[in-house]
Amino acid sequence: MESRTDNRFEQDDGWLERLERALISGRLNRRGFMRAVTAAGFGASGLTALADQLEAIRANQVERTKQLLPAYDYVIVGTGTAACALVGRLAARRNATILIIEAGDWDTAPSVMDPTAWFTNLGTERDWGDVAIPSSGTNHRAIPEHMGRVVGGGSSINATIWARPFKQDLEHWATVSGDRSWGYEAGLEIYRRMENWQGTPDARYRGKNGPVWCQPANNPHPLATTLLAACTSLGYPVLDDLNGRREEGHIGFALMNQIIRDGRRQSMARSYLYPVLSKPNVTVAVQTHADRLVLSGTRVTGVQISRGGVSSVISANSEVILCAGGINTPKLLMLSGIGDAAQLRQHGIRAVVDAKEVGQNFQDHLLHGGCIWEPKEHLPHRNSAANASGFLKSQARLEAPDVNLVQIELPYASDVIGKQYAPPNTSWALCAGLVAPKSKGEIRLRSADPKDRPVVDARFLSHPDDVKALAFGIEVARDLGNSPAMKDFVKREVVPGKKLTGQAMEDFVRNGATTYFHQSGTCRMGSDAAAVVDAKLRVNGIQGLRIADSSIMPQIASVATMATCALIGERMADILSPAV
Ligand SMILES: Cc1cc2nc3c(=O)[nH]c(=O)nc-3n(C[C@H](O)[C@H](O)[C@H](O)COP(=O)(O)OP(=O)(O)OC[C@H]3O[C@@H](n4cnc5c(N)ncnc54)[C@H](O)[C@@H]3O)c2cc1C
Repeated sequence: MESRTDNRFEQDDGWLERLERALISGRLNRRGFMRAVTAAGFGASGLTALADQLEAIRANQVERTKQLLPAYDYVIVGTGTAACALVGRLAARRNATILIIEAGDWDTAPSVMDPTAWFTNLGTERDWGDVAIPSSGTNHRAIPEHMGRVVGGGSSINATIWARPFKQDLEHWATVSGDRSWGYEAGLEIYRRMENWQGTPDARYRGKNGPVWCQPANNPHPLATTLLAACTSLGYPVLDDLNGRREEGHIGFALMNQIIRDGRRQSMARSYLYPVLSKPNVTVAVQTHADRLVLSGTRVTGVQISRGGVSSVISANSEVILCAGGINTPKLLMLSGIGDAAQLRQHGIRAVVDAKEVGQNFQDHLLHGGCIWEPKEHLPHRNSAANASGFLKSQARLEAPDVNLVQIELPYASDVIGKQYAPPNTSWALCAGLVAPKSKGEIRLRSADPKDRPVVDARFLSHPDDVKALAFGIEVARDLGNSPAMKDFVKREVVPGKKLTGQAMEDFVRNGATTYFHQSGTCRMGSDAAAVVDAKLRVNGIQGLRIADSSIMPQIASVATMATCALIGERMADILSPAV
């Protein structure tokens, strides 16, 4: 996708996105697009290339989706982070036909392309809108579990942070899968290939020629740079890059990497999928819901879909690949008879394979909302409102950090904390995050109806060590926020406002718990018989079915999960097409 060439686009209030949407949906043709651009007084250079690309995509996709074929070589469910990386590579196999099924719509809404507005997508049609059921760990609060429902999946509505997994994460995956291709050095090679890194070149860790644009937070908020000065003043390491060497288990703070280019989100859809959408072998069916898998014995032969109120079956000549994410992938398996037989029976579903771990091992990172300060003077947030961050170990003996501190240039508070302290809306937060949770939950079917959302039983903070790790993070956040280096940005500490200990701290942790929306682990990869997928991402006990998304993580990576899911998509492409 071409970048903006005219800085008036900075004030266009979604104008370009609206035109893009009209062009892609066929409501406007290329000539109309160019006429609108010229009439609005914008220079046509750059936009001509954009119009050509979008027109080629529109023409191809309109043609391919007029009537879907009865069969494709690969049927992929979901256009999320991992799927985009997979299809971006797989499409190079010109003789392989690929259908990608997406329940949501195209990604051209202004709130998708504008990274400063990412949170305005939550609760809209671009969000599945799940909520984890109340549990004692969060003082019986129900915690929202937002997830992208749009082309690009989470990468189209997320906070744009590009954080690569720790060496220890990937080494653990290599051990439990019995396959070194999941290990750190293999992962590094893939990241070097996929990145178009805009920061200081680093031949070992960073790539420059790949499809994924990532940059250190551009023109960061002075709060972010001052936080880094505060870290130095208290003796915490400040790193040049929050990826790279940090991945080898180091603690430290830095400006974050973001997938923002010229002020626009470069989602995984824009990075990987758009460049192949004008190819004749790639079809994207939006507003199409995968209801269940179609099986012949233990072989998956296709997918039953609902499209425009009509149900039909699309066959897969080669394989079906589920990329529907950490909640929807196990749901689809269970609806199709792949899951715990006793549980399925309760919903009248006959088990094809008694796969007891489908939906188990649910993990997500917790973000505490939060420690909050009122500033002397308000400055609007920049980029995705989160520009500086750091990783810490709550205990010195840990091999890799388990705590992540995130500065948020908004008064980020949980429901309870927000009510209790009512922070002024000019405030900023320094939030403690739990990135190596020990608590595990599960996803269960609510019914056998594909339209029903499943039960998300997250059981957050059910392990006492998770409470301790967050309490440690909160103490460090308060030390930093109240340090002399931050004084220009602090009129007063609003939340919690004083040192907390014992039960008061525990309640603060539990009442403040929200998530980062990194649902993972529900179809874990492993070499043991109980694992849901093997190292080649094949579903155990089933033929013709693989999974490539956040659900395959045996243990959630200890960082925000988009970059890890992109790695999973790339690995899937390597497995299917080693030479491409
Ligand atoms: C609000 C928010 C903020 C986040 N912030 C960050 C961040 O800043 N950095 C970061 O690294 N990570 C972030 N994440 C997490 C990250 O985006 C996800 O971990 C990642 O996108 C998951 O990738 P995935 O491939 O597993 O699936 P997803 O990206 O979730 O994609 C799954 C796709 O499948 C589609 N789908 C599901 N079920 C069906 C069905 N039955 N039929 C048809 N289509 C279906 C969905 O609509 C979706 O498009 C955030 C997530 C959210 C929701």
